[in-house]
Amino acid sequence: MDGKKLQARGLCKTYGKVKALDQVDLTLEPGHIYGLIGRNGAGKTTLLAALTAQLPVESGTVTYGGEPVWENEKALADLCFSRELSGKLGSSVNSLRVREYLKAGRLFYPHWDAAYAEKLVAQFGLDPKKRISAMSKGMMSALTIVLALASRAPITMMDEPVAGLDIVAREDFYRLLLEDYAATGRTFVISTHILEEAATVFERVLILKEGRLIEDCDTDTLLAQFCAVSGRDDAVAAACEGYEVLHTETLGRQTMCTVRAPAEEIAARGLDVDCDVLTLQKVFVALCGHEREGM
Ligand SMILES: Nc1ncnc2c1ncn2[C@@H]1O[C@H](COP(=O)(O)OP(=O)(O)OP(=O)(O)O)[C@@H](O)[C@H]1O
Repeated sequence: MDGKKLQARGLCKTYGKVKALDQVDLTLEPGHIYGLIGRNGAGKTTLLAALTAQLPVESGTVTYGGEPVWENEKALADLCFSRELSGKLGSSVNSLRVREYLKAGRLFYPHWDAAYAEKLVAQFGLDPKKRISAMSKGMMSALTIVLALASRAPITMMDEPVAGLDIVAREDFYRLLLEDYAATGRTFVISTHILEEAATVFERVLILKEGRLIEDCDTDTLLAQFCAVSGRDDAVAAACEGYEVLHTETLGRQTMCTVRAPAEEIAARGLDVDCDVLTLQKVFVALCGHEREGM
């Protein structure tokens, strides 16, 4: 799919004293699957809403193919933001039935694929007559996935699509996503807290921390920048010298450091330490879960 870029420049959004978005610059290139990760309250939902013109921001711009997206019907026709459903009282969509929710999708998204929506509803075992308020968390997640995939929008954003899904349903979702992606080359942005199986699906990772975009990187390139170094404390200190140490754990004279350095560079120092590459989950915890430390 020949697509257009979605670009954000200098996005800022505050709620009272909270900076939900702080000078976010971002370019979504067509034909990629992006993972959006960040701790609770980091600004993920706010960013997805701002990128799809569903939320006004104080400053900054979002453009699609060079045109501002705000109140731009043509641009918005290509952008889907499938929000999380909570079942909370007072939410206007909760009284809708599955088929009514998807009918709204058909009205809203001009690329809507009704046959695909029907197929997905059956695949996820959803009852078209069931009200959202009576659905389990997993069923709600499945419905947001159906909306997102069937929208066929060239840029499709999903907020926590796997939150309520068990491992089998999560694997089904990622398989469906990759099938659709292989067939269409659409761009997806997927926010999630569950990183294990997602890491192999995301081609690029966006990490938000307290409203700032701290990483925007090809997944493999990001992972290659970090390693865990363990061994005797003096050897570990020498191996890590000059690199940014993100976290240290010490037990007696044994130390384990998470360090921003390629494993082969540490290994090339020839010291008596073990050096292991990190999973995306470990990199995320190192960047967002601990206070930075100097060494
Ligand atoms: N309507 C609102 N009114 C006041 N504060 C808000 C509102 N929406 C978001 N916030 C605040 O903005 C910050 C970012 O919220 P956001 O929902 O974007 O984070 P998130 O990364 O999606 O979090 P989570 O992973 O917990 O869903 C949080 O501090 C949140 O409390």
